[in-house]
Amino acid sequence: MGLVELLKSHILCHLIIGYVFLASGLLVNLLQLCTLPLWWFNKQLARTVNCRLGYCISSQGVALLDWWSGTKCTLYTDPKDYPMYGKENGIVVLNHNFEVDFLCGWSFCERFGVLGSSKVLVKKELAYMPVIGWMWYFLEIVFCKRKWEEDRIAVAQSLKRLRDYPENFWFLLFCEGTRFTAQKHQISMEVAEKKGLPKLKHHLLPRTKGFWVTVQNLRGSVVAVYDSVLNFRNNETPTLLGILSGKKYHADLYVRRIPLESIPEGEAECAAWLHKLYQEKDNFQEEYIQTGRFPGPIVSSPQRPWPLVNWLCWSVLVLYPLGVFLVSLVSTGSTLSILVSVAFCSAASLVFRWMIGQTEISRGSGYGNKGNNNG
Ligand SMILES: CC/C=C\C/C=C\C/C=C\C/C=C\C/C=C\C/C=C\CCC(=O)SCCNC(=O)CCNC(=O)[C@H](O)C(C)(C)COP(=O)(O)OP(=O)(O)OC[C@H]1O[C@@H](n2cnc3c(N)ncnc32)[C@H](O)[C@@H]1OP(=O)(O)O
Ligand SMILES: CCCCCCCC/C=C\CCCCCCCC(=O)OC[C@@H](O)COP(=O)(O)O
Repeated sequence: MGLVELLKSHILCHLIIGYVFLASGLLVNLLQLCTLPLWWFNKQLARTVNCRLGYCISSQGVALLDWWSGTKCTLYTDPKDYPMYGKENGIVVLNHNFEVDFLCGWSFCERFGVLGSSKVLVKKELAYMPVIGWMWYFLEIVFCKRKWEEDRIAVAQSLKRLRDYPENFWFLLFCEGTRFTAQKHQISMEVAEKKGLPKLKHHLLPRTKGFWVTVQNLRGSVVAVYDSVLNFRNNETPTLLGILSGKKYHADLYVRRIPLESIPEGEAECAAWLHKLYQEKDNFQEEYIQTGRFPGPIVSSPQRPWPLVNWLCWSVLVLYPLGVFLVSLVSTGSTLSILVSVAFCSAASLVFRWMIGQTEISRGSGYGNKGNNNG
């Protein structure tokens, strides 16, 4: 292990990264809170400002993935569709097998200039997470309880609000509703069998209602569905802790652009269309596993320097006062103030570790584990 690798895996580096993320993130949350009065005077301006502020947070995740760990993300897609990416609104339908799929998603959003405005149908539990969950509130992210009776009106209303969004956005949908585990897969395939649907090997059976309600409510404002399949080379299953420790991975993403007008409007027809899509996604995964690549050509989607620039700026901004504080604490601080500071830092590290824990599949919810919808 070289010196740089050793340094990247050192806990002190992780604590500094965690501190920069939490301190800058809470500052951004505070700035977002300050934009509240603007919503009454100029809603579109408030939304644009919040996209820029959100970018300050999510691009730190991209900096961590692309620049710190050096993970590579390769895009397989039709070159004819490439110019449209980032220039129109799209619904992204992605498999949900990996703990860092959201980071890879963010990395692609960043490359196409839609990171600040990206949207997702996300479980309500994540709304309470400091920094990210609070940022999402101001970005009008759509939250769901994964209980259709309670979600159907709230989700539709949140989606309708996005129709006049001033920035191009991608709306991410993990139609499987939860991360893939062997147990959840087995149960969902029992459901598939009962419903007379073909079995899937690499995906859980998709939940169709969220997709249908999204297509229904965003029709006219969203132009296409981006059917996306993510996988990692060498059978790797990356973790956020691995990335934080500077481990380099290689992600491959296959994207197919499907015009929205080709998706049926009726609920049953739309559900059948989604089930067929997942059978095709399953075939793409199988092809990747057999051959190590997705169909179609690789298209270069270069990284931009902005996540790194943003990260460095925030680091200087929040590390400088910390340094000044620590020097004065060591030189003039009482034992009590030193103890209070140590306790505060320990609490902040625990919060950061808890946030990382939210990405771990082994700590995931029980949703989809029982052939019913219990979380
Ligand atoms: C060019 C580059 C292109 C792309 C780049 C890629 C990506 C970048 C894009 C954007 C990035 C943006 C942000 C990323 C950042 C962070 C995101 C991180 C993670 C958060 C994600 C989540 O939180 S996932 C969880 C929440 N989301 C969902 O659940 C969505 C899917 N779910 C639904 O749609 C559901 O229908 C629902 C949530 C709306 C309602 O839930 P409910 O449970 O009530 O569902 P249903 O009513 O559908 O369930 C009952 C039906 O399901 C059948 N059933 C029962 N048991 C099972 C089972 N085990 N498996 C499958 N099906 C089951 C049951 O029989 C019912 O069937 P019906 O026929 O009656 O429908
Ligand atoms: C420079 C520092 C950069 C720090 C980088 C960001 C680190 C932030 C730490 C944590 C981010 C947490 C983001 C949570 C979003 C992902 C969570 C997730 O993937 O949810 C799973 C959900 O779909 C389904 O849940 P279940 O499988 O049912 O359970």
